Amino acid sequence: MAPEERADAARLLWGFERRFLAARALRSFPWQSLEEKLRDSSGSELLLDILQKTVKHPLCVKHPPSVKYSRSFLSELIRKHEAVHTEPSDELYQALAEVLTAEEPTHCHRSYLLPSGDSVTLCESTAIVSHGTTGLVTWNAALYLAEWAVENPAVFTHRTALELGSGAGLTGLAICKTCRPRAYVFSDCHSRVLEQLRGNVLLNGFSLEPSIDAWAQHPGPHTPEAERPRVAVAQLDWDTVTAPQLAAFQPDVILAADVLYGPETVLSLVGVLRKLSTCRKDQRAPDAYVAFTIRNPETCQLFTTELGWAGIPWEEVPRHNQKLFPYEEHSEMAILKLTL
Ligand SMILES: C[S@@+](CC[C@H](N)C(=O)[O-])C[C@H]1O[C@@H](n2cnc3c(N)ncnc32)[C@H](O)[C@@H]1O
Repeated sequence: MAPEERADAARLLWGFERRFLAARALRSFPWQSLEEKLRDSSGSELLLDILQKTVKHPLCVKHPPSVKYSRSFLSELIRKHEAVHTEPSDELYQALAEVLTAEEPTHCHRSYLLPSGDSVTLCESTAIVSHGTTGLVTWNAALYLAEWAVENPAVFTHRTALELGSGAGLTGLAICKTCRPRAYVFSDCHSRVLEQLRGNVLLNGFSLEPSIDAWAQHPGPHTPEAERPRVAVAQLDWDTVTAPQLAAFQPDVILAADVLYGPETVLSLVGVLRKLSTCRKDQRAPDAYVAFTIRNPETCQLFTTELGWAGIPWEEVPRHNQKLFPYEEHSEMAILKLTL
């Protein structure tokens, strides 16, 4: 294979791998490029490589996506193969037979590859909204904020981060794995979300601080050189948490992704940011970064207006187009940096 062709094939494989690991919609896969390649003699080999980078990927074998998803993916791969080859592929049929007999759990896994070669794997609900919460799946703004963080590790290095409305935990886990924070506190208000979040923290090889209260009272000792951050998951409702409870976490930086989805959440969020603005560590209030998808400009406008009323200055972080993670669909996103 010529070097150019090899680079093409590697790009195609990467496109399949990252989308499959994150269980992205099948229509977003580079099927057309695959069809073109399948017409070459190297086609069958390429299909086997795709199989290894998707259904048989070590991450997927250990933490599989939904059975329905794998089944649809393999059926499509077989269709593509049969459109150009008369001989059926034993390997593809064998892989399909394996998923046809598997049971469908209520949860599935999604994995996201990091530039370091490491990955974040999350157990998520198969439904976008379940148990009355949106927090059991990963939203685009979480990916967007994580991409920005990976590019700006100094914001987190040797610092304590407190995340509000962490949901499944993608942003925080990506930060913990790439930005060397001193400590990371995930938080949410919903009990199911918290249960899943704890599971995801453990799934990614971090241990949890046994008691958030004890930790808040005794935040050290911790050497700045330590490789692994201290990680805690806290039940924290923006409406009921108090300023002293927030101050006990001693955060240097606050994060929140996709938490602006209606006037009520905007008001609650600004309420908790106000309380956080009274927290002082080394005479400094924490910085805050809020990432969101611009679904409804009025909601975003309400947020900035309320920040103005609360006396919290903000600026928009320059937009990035890192595309480290595969997105489900294109949507406009923004990150605001707040000076609390
Ligand atoms: C759309 S999800 C976003 C989850 C995650 N940050 C992401 O982007 O994938 C919103 C999250 O905010 C949490 N949330 C909403 N209102 C809250 C409140 N008053 N206090 C704490 N968490 C809240 C929900 O439980 C949910 O996990």
